[in-house]
Amino acid sequence: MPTLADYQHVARGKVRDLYDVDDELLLFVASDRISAYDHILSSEIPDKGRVLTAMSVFWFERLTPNHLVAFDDPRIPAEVRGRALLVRKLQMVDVECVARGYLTGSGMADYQATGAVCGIELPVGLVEASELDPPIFTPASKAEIGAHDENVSFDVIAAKHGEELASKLRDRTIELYSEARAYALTRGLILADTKFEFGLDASGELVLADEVFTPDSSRYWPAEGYEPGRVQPSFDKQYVRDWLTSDASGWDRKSDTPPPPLPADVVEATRNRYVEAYERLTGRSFADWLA
Ligand SMILES: CCOC(=O)Cn1cc(-c2ncnc(N)c2C#N)cn1
Repeated sequence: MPTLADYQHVARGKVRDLYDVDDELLLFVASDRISAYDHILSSEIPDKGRVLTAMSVFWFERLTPNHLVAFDDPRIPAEVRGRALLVRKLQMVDVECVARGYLTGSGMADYQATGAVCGIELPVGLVEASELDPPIFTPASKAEIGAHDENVSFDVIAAKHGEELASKLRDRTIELYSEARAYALTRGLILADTKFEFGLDASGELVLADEVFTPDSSRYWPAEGYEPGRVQPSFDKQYVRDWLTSDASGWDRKSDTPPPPLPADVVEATRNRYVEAYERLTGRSFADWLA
């Protein structure tokens, strides 16, 4: 059984890492780190990496073609088993493929400033968390760690990647999101938006890569209590956000100081929310996921 040290560390994200396994394969590792307010917190959430990996696997089983090769495999080191995926190497398309079914975050900010998002004119009178039906494709160019991705128009993507590939990215992004949004609603969860990454395989086919419909790549809101006109609570991160912005933390979000460690009860409640999201979404018990 190999250890992580046997594999070259080729990419580092805020909360996940990528290792080179061989000519064909990469190891995609999800950590227990959590970020909030653009800071990677010093406190980890036990099992977060395993829950999010189990969620990606649930969706990869349903959405093909994708890059997943294996999740229970002797080439996966024991120390990351259950929170690591063996994936096939692709020629990644350098576009953050975002689908939005609700107006929030940078989409809402762009709408308030211009009445449009990524060049897509929206109806007047929309408010925070307004539903967008049909959902919209709002691509972004990936930013360096610490900066925000920059929303760009479809035409910018088409200019860079060609009309045909840009159209495929848009159509696949909207198709996958629409299917998952409808399914999530039947489980009492609003999938407000999501971010995909795609790659091309040797035959030039577009393949779904990265993580899929996790609470790190997507915004999940509880369906009950949904009400446009205010910022909706994040299904998984709200306890962390509320504590960090409460007097109890002693932290000033506007300062450049790093957030303080989370109290044990906030860590525990957050872990439980990740497990609850997984179990509600999949109908499976997290206790049955790879230990
Ligand atoms: C860890 C932080 O960075 C990323 O995961 C983004 N990224 C993905 C790749 C990639 N490259 C080739 N083939 C793939 N299947 C993938 C995937 N997924 C590279 N960076």
